[in-house]
Amino acid sequence: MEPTTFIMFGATGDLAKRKIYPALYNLYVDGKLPQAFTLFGLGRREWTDESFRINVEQSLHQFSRRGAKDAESVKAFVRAFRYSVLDIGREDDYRKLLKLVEGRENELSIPSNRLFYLSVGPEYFETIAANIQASGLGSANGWKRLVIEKPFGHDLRSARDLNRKLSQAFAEEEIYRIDHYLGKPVVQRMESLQQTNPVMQALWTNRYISNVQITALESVGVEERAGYYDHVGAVRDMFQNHMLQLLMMTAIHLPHDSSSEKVRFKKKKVMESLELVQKEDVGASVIRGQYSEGSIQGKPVVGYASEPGIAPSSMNDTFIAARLLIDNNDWRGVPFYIRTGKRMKEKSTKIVVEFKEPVKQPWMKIEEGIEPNLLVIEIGPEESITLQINTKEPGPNGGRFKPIRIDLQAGQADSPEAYENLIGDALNGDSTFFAHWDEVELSWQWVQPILDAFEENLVPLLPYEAGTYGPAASDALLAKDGNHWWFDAKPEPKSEVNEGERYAYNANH
Ligand SMILES: NC(=O)C1=CN([C@@H]2O[C@H](COP(=O)(O)OP(=O)(O)OC[C@H]3O[C@@H](n4cnc5c(N)ncnc54)[C@H](OP(=O)(O)O)[C@@H]3O)[C@@H](O)[C@H]2O)C=CC1
Ligand SMILES: O=C1O[C@H](COP(=O)(O)O)[C@@H](O)[C@H](O)[C@H]1O
Repeated sequence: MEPTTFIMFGATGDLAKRKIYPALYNLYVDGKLPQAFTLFGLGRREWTDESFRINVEQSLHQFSRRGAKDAESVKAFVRAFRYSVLDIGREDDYRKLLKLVEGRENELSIPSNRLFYLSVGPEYFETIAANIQASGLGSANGWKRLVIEKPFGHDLRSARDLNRKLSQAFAEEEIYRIDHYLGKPVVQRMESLQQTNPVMQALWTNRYISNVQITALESVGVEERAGYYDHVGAVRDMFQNHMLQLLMMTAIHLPHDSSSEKVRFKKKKVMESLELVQKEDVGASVIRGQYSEGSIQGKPVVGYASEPGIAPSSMNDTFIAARLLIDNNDWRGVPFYIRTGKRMKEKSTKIVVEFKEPVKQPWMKIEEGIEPNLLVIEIGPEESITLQINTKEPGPNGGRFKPIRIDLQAGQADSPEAYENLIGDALNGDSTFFAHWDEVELSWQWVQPILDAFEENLVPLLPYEAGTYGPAASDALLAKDGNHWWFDAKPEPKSEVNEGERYAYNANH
């Protein structure tokens, strides 16, 4: 791996401590960091190299999945860490930093390959990019990369504006826009699931698929992020980025030799085929909700409007469900249902691909226990890919039908975390699992009428009790098509014999 200088804005912040240092440490332990690697941490706090290293060590003890048990490897790892006080708005600080960086590169006799990681609020992205360029930090005799955290814009206009400003300092191929859902191990495995299995490729069309359900439920509420969350809501926080990325990853058809360019090109094509919804029609295919008081795992919790830092009159959405259609030959007629929300019954992120019902034979009755085939991609907190198929129990006269689930990826324990995958990819210059500007722009374009409709209150804000699966309207959205959300832990109305069985089955998944 090429020698790299990692320049970390926001080195004293929460994300760095919880995600970035543990990810770098795990890469180090796995031998996936460059031999010549230096990290310059930046912030306004008057830390020294020593106090910075102590903070990093603490974060490893607290947050590394490996637990940082091996004191020697931790010491060796943090030796690569330096700290420099820098105020984002002060050009002079960048020039000082340049001297330090050049000094280190000369000491190690390495090219100036510089990775700038922006783990700071989005209001700083433009200023940092401009100052990197103005100070000469970006004019290197090696490569330069900009890794940038979400959110990328607040709406279509601000995202375009931000992109225009960033592109004055960095070319598109130098910008790595993080969407941590793309770093999740199961999401990354979706690519190979399709590529290496002709069976999957063959089935991946509207001929066999009835509908696709993409769900990201969280049991937590707004937590300590009221100031941020109340301005973005579920639509900007999760839907515009993570959920639409999952939709793209599900809907693409990948060639065998898929390069980063091809994957991103295919994703762009999916977004271009997504049927746009007019502002006035949003209410027909989008449900918005806000949690009211309720209980999560037996503990009472307050409603959103009573959370600390939230105005009692807040009209912010904490839940969104939507029905989307992709107008291309592969997916025409297949609804993609997406939902995400806070203070839901459980934490669960999954994609369920429901296949069309088998051709009914006169001797088959649905009461006999035949269920649709389902491909279930569990992204978190558990990770699995399973295929539900129907089997017949042995017994007199042929027994009963029963769905079973086949594990398609046994033996994938101890997966790396999303940030390990993504930072490793950025160090390697692999942008496959980062959001290209085209995808980001098209996502904002699709979401903009929803933002406008919410802003103008054209869509009702439905209360839902904390600890449930959201407003009943979210179930009705699917029921209109004769569908239902799979695996919500509640009984489905079925024949008496199967009802108990289905409930037990659902509750287990
Ligand atoms: N925390 C999380 O779980 C997640 C965060 N993100 C994104 O990551 C980014 C960082 O978030 P997070 O770590 O939580 O934020 P924090 O508020 O914890 O940290 C902000 C960082 O920015 C630095 N900073 C702020 N102002 C300046 C300035 N004028 N000059 C220099 N440094 C400055 C702070 O350093 P100092 O105080 O020393 O100046 C601090 O290191 C945001 O874009 C956020 O949206 C994305 C996903 C999850
Ligand atoms: O980006 C975000 O994601 C988290 C959920 O991530 P997950 O990996 O735990 O599924 C969400 O809580 C947060 O509000 C949002 O900003």
